[in-house]
Amino acid sequence: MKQISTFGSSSYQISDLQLLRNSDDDAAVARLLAHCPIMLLEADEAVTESNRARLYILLRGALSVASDTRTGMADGTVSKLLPGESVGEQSVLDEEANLSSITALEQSEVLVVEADLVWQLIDESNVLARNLLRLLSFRIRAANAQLRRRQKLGEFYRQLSMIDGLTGLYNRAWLNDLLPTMIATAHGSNAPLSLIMIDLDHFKKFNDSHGHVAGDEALRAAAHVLSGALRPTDFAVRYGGEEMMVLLPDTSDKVAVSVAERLCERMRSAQVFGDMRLPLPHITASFGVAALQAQQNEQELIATADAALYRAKEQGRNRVAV
Ligand SMILES: Nc1nc2c(ncn2[C@@H]2O[C@H](COP(=O)(O)OP(=O)(O)OP(=O)(O)O)[C@@H](O)[C@H]2O)c(=O)[nH]1
Repeated sequence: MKQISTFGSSSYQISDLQLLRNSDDDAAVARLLAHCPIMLLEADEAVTESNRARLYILLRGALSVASDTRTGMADGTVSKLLPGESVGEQSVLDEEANLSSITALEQSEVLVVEADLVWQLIDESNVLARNLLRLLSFRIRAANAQLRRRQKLGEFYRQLSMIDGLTGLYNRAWLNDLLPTMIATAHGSNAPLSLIMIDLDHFKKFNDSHGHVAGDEALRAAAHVLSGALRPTDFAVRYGGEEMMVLLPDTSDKVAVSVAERLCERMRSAQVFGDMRLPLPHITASFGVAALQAQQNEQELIATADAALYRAKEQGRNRVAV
């Protein structure tokens, strides 16, 4: 980056500088800028000392401005600066280091205005203060919009990470996140909460006989039975392997048993399709039902449902136990 002239000895006009456009007295502003250096940057050359609190106004060419490269907080945002536009205003105003890294995209000419001169210009010319306010408010709006987009994207990925890829049911991470809250809500409002633990029967044999791919298909069919038979306020979770769980807020154990009976019946008649869409033998599942008791926490509730499931297996599978 080398100095090729000053603003006063160049042919550039105040009207070429966006921040100073529409000034009442261009001549006075030009006088103040007269000694400011104009630097030449070759393509790919970076602005040296760009962290200093200075205003850089692009006169010719194009610059790339990458955000926060020095703090390790770079978020990959790179903007392109075109002639007339500037960078560094914020660091001049808050007297903090400029955290953007500035590189020429092609041969470019840049006017460098030191911070104290920018303050002098603000004192002398209302137009700079007005244009600066407008520019900063535009940037704040753009930054807010970007933040909102990122928050939405973050929420999308958070939700995605809570869904089981094979079955589309909620996964264990979701359960760990939500069950304690659901239990606290139920305790707090004295409302019932029931949980059904579900395990496919002889699933190892199913896999061994028909293959793992058909086994996956069976898991999907089982998940479809659950999600298709529940109210919108109920939740179906893949607890792990071939174990699933249904959470029924505001539901007593009596009603939960009838829901489990319905699910058991539907599971029995669900179709599982294998290769060439040929139907495979039906699957069955065992169901353990538990209702939240006073003072019970999530581990205790799950353990109670697990014990009931164990009884359903013991009693011959393909059934509901409490
Ligand atoms: N295809 C497939 N199989 C799975 C998946 N997760 C777990 N399994 C299988 O599920 C089977 C569970 O077997 P076991 O725990 O022995 O139980 P089971 O054969 O169902 O017997 P019971 O529960 O006593 O009726 C194992 O063979 C696992 O490999 C999966 O994502 N896909």
